[in-house]
Amino acid sequence: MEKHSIQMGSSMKSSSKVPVLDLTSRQDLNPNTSTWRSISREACEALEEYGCFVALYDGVTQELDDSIFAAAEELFDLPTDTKRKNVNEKPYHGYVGQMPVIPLHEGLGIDYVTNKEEAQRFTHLIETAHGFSNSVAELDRLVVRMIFENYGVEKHYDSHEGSKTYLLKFLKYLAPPESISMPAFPQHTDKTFLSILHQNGVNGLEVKSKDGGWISLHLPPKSYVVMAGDISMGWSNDRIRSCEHRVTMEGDKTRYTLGLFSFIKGLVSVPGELVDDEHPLMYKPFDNIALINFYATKEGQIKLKNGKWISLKIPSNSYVFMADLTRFGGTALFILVNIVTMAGEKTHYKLAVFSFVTGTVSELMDDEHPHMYKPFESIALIKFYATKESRESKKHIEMVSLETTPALQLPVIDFTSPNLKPGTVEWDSVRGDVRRALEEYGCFKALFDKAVFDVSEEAFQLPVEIKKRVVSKRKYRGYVGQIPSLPLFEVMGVDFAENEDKVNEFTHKLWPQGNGSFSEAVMSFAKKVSELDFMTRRMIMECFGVNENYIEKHLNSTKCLNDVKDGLEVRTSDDKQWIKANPSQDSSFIDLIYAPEELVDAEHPRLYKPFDFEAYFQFTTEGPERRDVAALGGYCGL
Ligand SMILES: O=C(O)CCC(=O)C(=O)O
Ligand SMILES: [Fe+2]
Repeated sequence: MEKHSIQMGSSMKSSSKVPVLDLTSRQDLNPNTSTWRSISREACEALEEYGCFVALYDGVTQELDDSIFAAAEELFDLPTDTKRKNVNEKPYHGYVGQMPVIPLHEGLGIDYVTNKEEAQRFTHLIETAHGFSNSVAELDRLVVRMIFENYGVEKHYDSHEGSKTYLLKFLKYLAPPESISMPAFPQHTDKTFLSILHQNGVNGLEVKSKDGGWISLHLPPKSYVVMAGDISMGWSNDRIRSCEHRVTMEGDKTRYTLGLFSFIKGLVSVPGELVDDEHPLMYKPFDNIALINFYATKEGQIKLKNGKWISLKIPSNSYVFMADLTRFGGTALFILVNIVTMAGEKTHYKLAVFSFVTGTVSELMDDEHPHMYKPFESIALIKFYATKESRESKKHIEMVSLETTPALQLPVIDFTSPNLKPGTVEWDSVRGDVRRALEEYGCFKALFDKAVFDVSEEAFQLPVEIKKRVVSKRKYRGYVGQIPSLPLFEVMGVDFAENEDKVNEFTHKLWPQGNGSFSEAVMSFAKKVSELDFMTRRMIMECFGVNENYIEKHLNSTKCLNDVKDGLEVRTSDDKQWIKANPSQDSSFIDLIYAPEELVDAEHPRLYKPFDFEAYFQFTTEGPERRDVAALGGYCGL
């Protein structure tokens, strides 16, 4: 029998190697042969030591292998809404994706996959999914049989097989931005008997060795990672180790994994043969699905540092705030998934959410941790930070999503009236609102034509690979998305949004076959927002008593009147809220920018030297610390 060892990843932390066992047909594996017995022993030793081993297996034909990965691509290319229809009442069995804490990851499960009727729901892909699962289930049964025989409990094998169900999961991991190394799936153990994982040649799986170091698996083709889950650990009375594992992505290739997960119906109990003086009984009979639900009840549970679990009742209009979710590992995922499932088809999770009144949970108070805070309203706390007395803390206001915080409303200003012309009473009134809003909040919500939102949605729904075709020579002007620190954020820029040729060029990148209504909507939107921009700038200058000459000159100093240089559309990807459109309208000046004399007096001495927009923009893109309000002072402060 050949023996290999898996290479470790470059700077990885463990010197251990996960064994590779040859389970291909050339071994002619048959019970009661010496090869069978020696491989069984090696398999169990590996499961005891690492919780896993790598099997070389040729039960899946090359053709089937090609089609299952093609099916994976096809499935994940479906629109998100379609994928979300794949729901399953068992946690983490249906669709998982678009999760802020693990932005690179998506998963789609087919439960009871070896049962053809159930699998039928996935119509034309089903032959493939079914064929693949059955071939991998052969491998699963082979290994399970080896385990049972090795531990001398083969008489329980048939009943064990009779109570087994399989879940096939398609898993997708995007390449991280700029190919940096990045966590793509947090550390966890599977709640399975065995999990068998097969990847598309892109590595990323890491398993934890007994010494606590991480071993990255560099897997050869035709290899399948056979991994023990919590159920086989319990069943074996702690002989087998449930494998702790995670996925870390680097490089520029998308990783697809197929996972065949086995679960046991009914109670699992430790065979009497596995209990002796050296191995006292560790577990009472337990239920596999109940165990999964224990980790993820419908309400969601959170494990406290003291080991206690508490249930959270989450009203449909509120959200849970969890600090540093990645620390919670797989359990946190379960919680999040439940929130998603509970909210129905829509994703309603948020990174930070402020429920209305916050009080300390009694489980969190004890002698060592006496009660520290009376119940407080979180919105009030945010407002407190945002008041004038604590202006330096004003950043807190940015943490609040506009839509989820009814108590903290941005001013809404109506620009829809056709009579909004300089010199009218209406104009003067809106002008006052604009000034107050800008002085108080630095921004406001403008009521405006909404037609473009639908088409933009259409553009953002496209697969990431296509969106990435939108590139721009200028920083941040093409497609930006899937950034770990900004998981909710995606943006696409259309340079020269009012110019028909440019817009068509942009549209063509996304829809090679063309999409006329998208181009038109972008152009008309750019034109409308440009009007809004001109009105607002005029209002601001009028408010400050700037003379008409200056106003005209200023308005005309954009590179091309009525020519929107950049159309930038930004939305939060969770609630489809458009934050701002065309933010760079105000920024395309030919001349140097210099505060007009009317704005300088004893109370407001001149603060900035004249500066050039393009140069300043360049300056702000050179370091992350240059994007806050202090940047302007740093660049041209007097
Ligand atoms: O993608 C992989 O290799 C691991 C997936 C995994 O751990 C899981 O789905 O439980
Ligand atoms: Fe796993």
